[in-house]
Amino acid sequence: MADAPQSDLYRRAEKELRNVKSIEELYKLDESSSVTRVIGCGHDDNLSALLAEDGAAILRNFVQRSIDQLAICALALRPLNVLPTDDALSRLRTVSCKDTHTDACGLPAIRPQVQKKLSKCMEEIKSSSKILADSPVTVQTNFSSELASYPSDDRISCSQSKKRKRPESFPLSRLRYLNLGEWNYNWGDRRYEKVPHAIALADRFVEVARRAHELAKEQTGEAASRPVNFDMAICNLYHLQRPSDRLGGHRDDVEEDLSLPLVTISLGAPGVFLLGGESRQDAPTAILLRAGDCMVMSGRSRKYFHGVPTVLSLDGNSACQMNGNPGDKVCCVFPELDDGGCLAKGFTGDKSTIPSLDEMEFAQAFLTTVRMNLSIRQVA
Ligand SMILES: O=C(O)CCC(=O)C(=O)O
Ligand SMILES: [Fe+2]
Repeated sequence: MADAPQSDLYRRAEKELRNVKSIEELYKLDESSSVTRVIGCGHDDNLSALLAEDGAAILRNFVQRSIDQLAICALALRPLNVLPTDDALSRLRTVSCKDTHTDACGLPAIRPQVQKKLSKCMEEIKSSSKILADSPVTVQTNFSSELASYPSDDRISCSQSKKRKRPESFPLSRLRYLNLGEWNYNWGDRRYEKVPHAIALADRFVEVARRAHELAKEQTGEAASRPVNFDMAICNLYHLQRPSDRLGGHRDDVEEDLSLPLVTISLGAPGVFLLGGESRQDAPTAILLRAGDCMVMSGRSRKYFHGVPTVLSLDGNSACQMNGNPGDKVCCVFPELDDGGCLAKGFTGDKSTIPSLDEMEFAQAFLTTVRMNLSIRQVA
């Protein structure tokens, strides 16, 4: 079968997309490629409808408010305890407040020239922000699996190997994924492990995933069912500084019930989500996902190959978007926050479930340097 590699259409599209680094290049590819079909460049109605028949729904601008995007990012990062030092925070502030048209809190809108400065400042902060290796195991990250590959302390003293000395901390700039909720997904063994002292998946994430699933059902025609008990989210990070940050084609097929949906929320830089079929031989579709967009995979598409072959440079004037179409169905995730991040007067709920302005300011700068994706599911 001399032409076997040729018929791996997923791989061919993946290879082509790897070199695409901006939305303009994706537009060009859409017009010229005989390999890759693209959704997101303006003429995607037919393809979207076809995907919906397979149970896949694209919810454009689903998390439309930038403050909601910042708060989701902040809440996802919270278990890592990586708030920068006061020094770094004040440096961030001088960059983000300078020539920004500030409202009460100055958060959502960033001008392009400020965004560049902010990203630069954030890259420095990311390299110096430490995530301690021995912090309590409430969330698993790629560092947890990295640590597992180091020899135990005894073996270090035997071999005197300095090179293999267990690191005490890791910089935020190397964080690739974190697993939120009661389960750890072990990428190496492709299985879930129960996390002993886990913090349950934040209610906000459960609610946002349920709402996305409800809206997706309107597109896919999936029958009404009981609410899904979303119990885990894989949070993937793709740093713009490291073009090798991608996610190869895979299927999420080790959850207990594969009839339950996968809900994927994009934040920060835009990325290309490549959705294939049941086999790698099926022609995949490249879907441009921008900050606030959401993909829901259910029905047949739940078992489809998918991945992220490339992340694109930031478009527009912000890592957060407020550019929805009038017909978009959006979800207000933190209704108690106004657009500037201030808590509604008279709010009596639990404040600890809502990120502080400091956390959101950090998230805002962070999102100018990465694509962050939350892939929410029910494991068991
Ligand atoms: O980053 C993405 O958009 C996809 C994530 C994904 O497929 C996964 O976490 O299984
Ligand atoms: Fe996946």
